[in-house]
Amino acid sequence: MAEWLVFDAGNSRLKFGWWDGVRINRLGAVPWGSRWQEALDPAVGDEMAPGAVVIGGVSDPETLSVLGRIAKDRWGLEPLQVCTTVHACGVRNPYPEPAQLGVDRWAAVIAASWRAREQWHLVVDAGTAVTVDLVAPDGDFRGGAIFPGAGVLSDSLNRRTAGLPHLAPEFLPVPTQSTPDAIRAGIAHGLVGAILHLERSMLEEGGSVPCRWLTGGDAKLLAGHLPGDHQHAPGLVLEGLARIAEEAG
Ligand SMILES: Nc1ncnc2c1ncn2[C@@H]1O[C@H](COP(=O)(O)OP(=O)(O)O)[C@@H](O)[C@H]1O
Ligand SMILES: CC(C)(COP(=O)(O)O)[C@@H](O)C(=O)NCCC(=O)O
Ligand SMILES: [K+]
Repeated sequence: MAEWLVFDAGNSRLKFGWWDGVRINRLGAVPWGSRWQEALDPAVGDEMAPGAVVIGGVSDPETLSVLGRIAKDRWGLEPLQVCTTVHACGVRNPYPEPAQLGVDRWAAVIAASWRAREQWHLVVDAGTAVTVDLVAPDGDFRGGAIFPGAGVLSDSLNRRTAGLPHLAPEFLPVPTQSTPDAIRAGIAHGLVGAILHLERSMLEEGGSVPCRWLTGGDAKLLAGHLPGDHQHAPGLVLEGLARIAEEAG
């Protein structure tokens, strides 16, 4: 099959990868901003024409429609737009208002469930927001939790205080003895603490030892500080979007 070009339009970055029917290959990302469209061309490359273009995302509708137009102009393809539904790929959406669930979360839990239908799964996506989601065997998605990601935490400290600087997270030893180190370490250790607490709390609901998946732009930052059984799966959302699009035919 001609590989499909799959886009995940997040709140911070436009991620993409090439779906060959089994896995996502050649992942890339461009940060949003005034020059994202110019950056997209060289990032995606022109070595091959996609068999289809799949778009899913939580960014604003205007951006999603611009991306759709690019797909049509560049590859002459009407993109397959993926939205959250009540059921897809054998997974049930527990939200009373199904469309309220972020399509990135929906796609990630579908990809996780597909990888091992008989297992429990915990899916951590560390992006602009961090999400932790629980899936029981046979696609019984139980829902999850949302909290601010590293960049949002630092932004809000900087904006809501009398001048704490905007800093990147860093796993410094705690306690720390300076403001910058207190912020860097507080965000890094705070994210891990929140993730571990949420996972522990969700597993109280039951579930033998789950598969733990870690994806998102901050996955690499966190990976070495979460228990070793978190499997880094950078293309998990893209994989789920591709599977949903395949099922929709
Ligand atoms: N090259 C990068 N550009 C921007 N953010 C990055 C990059 N690498 C890692 N990150 C981190 O990834 C986070 C965004 O993760 P991502 O999964 O792309 O977000 P989203 O899905 O919300 O768009 C940012 O908060 C930042 O900390
Ligand atoms: C929680 C999210 C903001 C995460 O998006 P991201 O950080 O990956 O850009 C996104 O999944 C979303 O907008 N969800 C809608 C609300 C919900 O899922 O309940
Ligand atoms: K995401």
